[in-house]
Amino acid sequence: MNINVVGSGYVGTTLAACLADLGHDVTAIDIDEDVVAELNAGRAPIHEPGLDELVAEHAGENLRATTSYENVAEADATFLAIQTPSREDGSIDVAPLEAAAEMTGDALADAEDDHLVIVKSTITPPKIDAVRDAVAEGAGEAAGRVEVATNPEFLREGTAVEDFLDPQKVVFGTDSEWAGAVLEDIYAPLLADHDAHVVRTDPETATMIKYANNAFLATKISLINDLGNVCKEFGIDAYEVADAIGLDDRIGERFLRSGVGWGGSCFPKDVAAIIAAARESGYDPAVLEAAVEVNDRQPERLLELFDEHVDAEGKRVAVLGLAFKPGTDDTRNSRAIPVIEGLQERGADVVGYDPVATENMRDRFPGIEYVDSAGEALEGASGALVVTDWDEFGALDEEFDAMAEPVVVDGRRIVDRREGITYEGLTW
Ligand SMILES: NC(=O)C1=CN([C@@H]2O[C@H](COP(=O)(O)OP(=O)(O)OC[C@H]3O[C@@H](n4cnc5c(N)ncnc54)[C@H](O)[C@@H]3O)[C@@H](O)[C@H]2O)C=CC1
Ligand SMILES: O=C(O)[C@H]1O[C@H](OP(=O)(O)OP(=O)(O)OC[C@H]2O[C@@H](n3ccc(=O)[nH]c3=O)[C@H](O)[C@@H]2O)[C@H](O)[C@@H](O)[C@@H]1O
Repeated sequence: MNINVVGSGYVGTTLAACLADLGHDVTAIDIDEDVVAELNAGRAPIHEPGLDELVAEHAGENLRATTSYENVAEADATFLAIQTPSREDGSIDVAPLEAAAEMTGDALADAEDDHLVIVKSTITPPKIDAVRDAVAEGAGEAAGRVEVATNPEFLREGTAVEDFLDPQKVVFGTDSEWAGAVLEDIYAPLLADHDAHVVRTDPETATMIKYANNAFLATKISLINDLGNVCKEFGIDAYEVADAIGLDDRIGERFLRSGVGWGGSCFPKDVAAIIAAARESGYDPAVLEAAVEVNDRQPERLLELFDEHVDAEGKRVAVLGLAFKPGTDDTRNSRAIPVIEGLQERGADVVGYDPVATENMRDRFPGIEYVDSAGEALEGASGALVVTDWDEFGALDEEFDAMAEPVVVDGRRIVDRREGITYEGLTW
């Protein structure tokens, strides 16, 4: 099939490259000329394992990128994979998505053939009408049938390609059998090879499934963090407890890693958005509010543990890990941000290290020192705070010997307790 993917960020680029890999003819549209140039040069504009290879394989063949909406109508369907950032009150800002929907609608004004516009972005159910209206504004009079569907995405950053190509479920939110059939056709090559559950529902329920999924996972982590904090008070290892409760398949062993909390572009944004949407409709989702509160507290707890061992004022302090999780260069809502802020408030000279996320964090904190290895960060440091569970931190050994004050406060249980360092785990 001939498919457009509008927006070439984390989701859009993965989607475009994977659809090309499934044999579709894909046009990636982005307003950012640099992003388009990168894609056309055969490189992924973002860091994601396996993505560069896919883009390199298909660019110039069945994957091309452009800043123009001119040929949108030539395709059978257009995915919208545009950012839906948080506004101050936690609700999502759909203006960028509406703008892209409007441009897509305009480009479909004279469409002779049927065309499905598929919202990949995460939007709260009440906002879908805004996208429908934006598309209809331009395409309302089109000769062909133009409809809006939702198809939320469950991929994780760091394993985006793998998750997209081997999903546990795909969710089709459509208003008609025709729209459902278009989505079936798009996913047919993937579903032929993988045993994924297919959930067919209406557009609003589909996006609610997405929010419920993220809210549940984020709350699961906050609950284990809450319990982990209790464990720490009692001198009990929360990981031993989590391993045991995870054996009960009603609980499940995954997403029970307690520590400095959830960050990233999605859990914080999506939990805030569904809380804001619920409140707007008159309901206060108390458990979700508590999940956010616990999450906000974890970095401060990490810093308080650090305070018990080191007076940071005027000292060089290492922050190991800047990305919100390993395998990505994404620092959006990384727990490293409140940790660095807390250290700065304490008057520390912060030195940060991350294998891939340094440049992104430099935009946020241009004034701190960044180094090229964990060893360099530890050299002469009065303490280290571990914020991201990059495997390489687990392999650190004699690097700790070069610290001025060998105190390690671990927010991710990645460093082993060892002779010669004072080690504190956040919940163990
Ligand atoms: N990042 C993730 O892991 C996941 C994100 N999502 C959702 O997917 C959506 C997209 O997220 P990301 O890919 O992370 O965003 P992103 O910010 O990485 O990418 C958005 C892209 O859209 C482009 N864009 C903005 N306006 C445009 C327009 N009018 N026309 C063409 N291109 C335009 C931007 O230049 C940018 O390249 C969000 O709603 C997010 O919540 C869903 C699942 C996973
Ligand atoms: O909507 C989204 O964008 C995506 O959000 C999450 O994916 P992602 O944010 O990429 O990463 P996760 O692996 O879920 O981790 C999120 C945060 O939770 C933290 N986490 C995760 C698991 C755990 O046990 N403990 C824990 O603290 C991670 O360190 C990270 O900061 C979901 O897992 C995806 O299914 C979803 O598509």
